[in-house]
Amino acid sequence: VSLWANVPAGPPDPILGVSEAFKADPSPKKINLGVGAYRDENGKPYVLPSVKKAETILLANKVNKEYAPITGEPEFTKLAARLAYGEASTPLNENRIAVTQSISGTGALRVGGAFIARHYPRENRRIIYLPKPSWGNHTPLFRDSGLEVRGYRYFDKDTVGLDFKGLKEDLKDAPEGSIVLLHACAHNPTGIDPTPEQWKEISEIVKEKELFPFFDMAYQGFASGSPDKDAFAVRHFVSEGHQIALAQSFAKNMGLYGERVGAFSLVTGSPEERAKVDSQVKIVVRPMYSNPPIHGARIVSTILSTPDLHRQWEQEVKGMADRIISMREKLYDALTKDFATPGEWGHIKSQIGMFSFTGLTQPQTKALAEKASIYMTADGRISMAGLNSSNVQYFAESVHKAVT
Ligand SMILES: Cc1ncc(COP(=O)(O)O)c(CN[C@@](C)(CC(=O)O)C(=O)O)c1O
Repeated sequence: VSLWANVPAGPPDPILGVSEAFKADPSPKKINLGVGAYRDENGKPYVLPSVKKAETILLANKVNKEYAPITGEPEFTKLAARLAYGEASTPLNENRIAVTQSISGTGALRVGGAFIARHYPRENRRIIYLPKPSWGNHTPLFRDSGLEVRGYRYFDKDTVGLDFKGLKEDLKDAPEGSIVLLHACAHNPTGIDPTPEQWKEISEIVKEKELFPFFDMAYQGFASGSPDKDAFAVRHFVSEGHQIALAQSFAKNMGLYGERVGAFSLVTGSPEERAKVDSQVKIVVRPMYSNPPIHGARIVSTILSTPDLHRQWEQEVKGMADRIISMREKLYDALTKDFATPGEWGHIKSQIGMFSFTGLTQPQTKALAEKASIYMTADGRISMAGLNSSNVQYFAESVHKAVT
């Protein structure tokens, strides 16, 4: 009998599996609202012009194909950290932040999880609290990293808003020293972010309970259109003295999905400590994938180090955010004005970033796929980027039918 005869068939990925079902559907009216990948007004993938310009510069410079260092292209890690922490960041200017390039945001989270599982000082506190709900991949990713995964209340289905009371209670009840994963902006899947005032309260609780804040910032610039505004929570926590961990992704805000560009960083106590942490991050990475892909990192470095390109990119990422925001308004109007669809739909406008948590039930999402060829994740999350002026009416009409 074959070696692998007993390998069981696993379930399709809750997010990426939706795209497979979409691709298999022959209907000309099909709409993919599954994976959070930006689409332009014509429903096409969008390669940012600033990215194309950076690539022509790289080609002209005849860059080679040598290995990158284990922690990646040094210029990239410096510029990625500056984008996240800001020019004025004290630990950054004191050379206390250990940064490694990663295989996009997923790789940053995974290297972070592995490092924490190996070096986090409180042995019995290698517990990570994820918001309920969180990005589907967080749970298997941190479990496979060797951490115990728990949850803190985050979404209130009655108000379709933040369960701030529950969040504070759960963080206060967490064992001292636990790790808490925080979505820096554009929470996935709910699209609901704490307000600046609420972030300040969360920071106080994290300090009081000596929790370890691990930020996942996969959408910097893509949420509000301003990279600085979207980094508020990260920068506030650092200014309050928290030694955060941070996972960054350039998949969405620079459209570099398949180039797999990201960074993982830790705020340490001194340049000497940073050097030691750096050496241990290398020991985690080397046997995992040795060193990261170079092309995407060089695109990001070229953009962030060339003032004109940096400005152009900021306009382009604002353009993507603005199109998403305008689609929220169009969808809200279609549901409420054109179809007077029963239910409260204000959250479609008040939510931020790539996703909208529609409140559609699993049977309703199933019916939309089967009857209307409209694909979204089973929890009712839709990627707003999949909507545009030519399909938003059809989507609203189909939702109206599904809920009445
Ligand atoms: C909160 C969050 N963190 C990290 C990542 C990882 O992205 P990266 O590895 O491509 O940089 C995603 C991507 N989530 C997407 C957009 C895609 C996915 O599921 O992989 C999503 O549809 O939720 C994310 O939403």
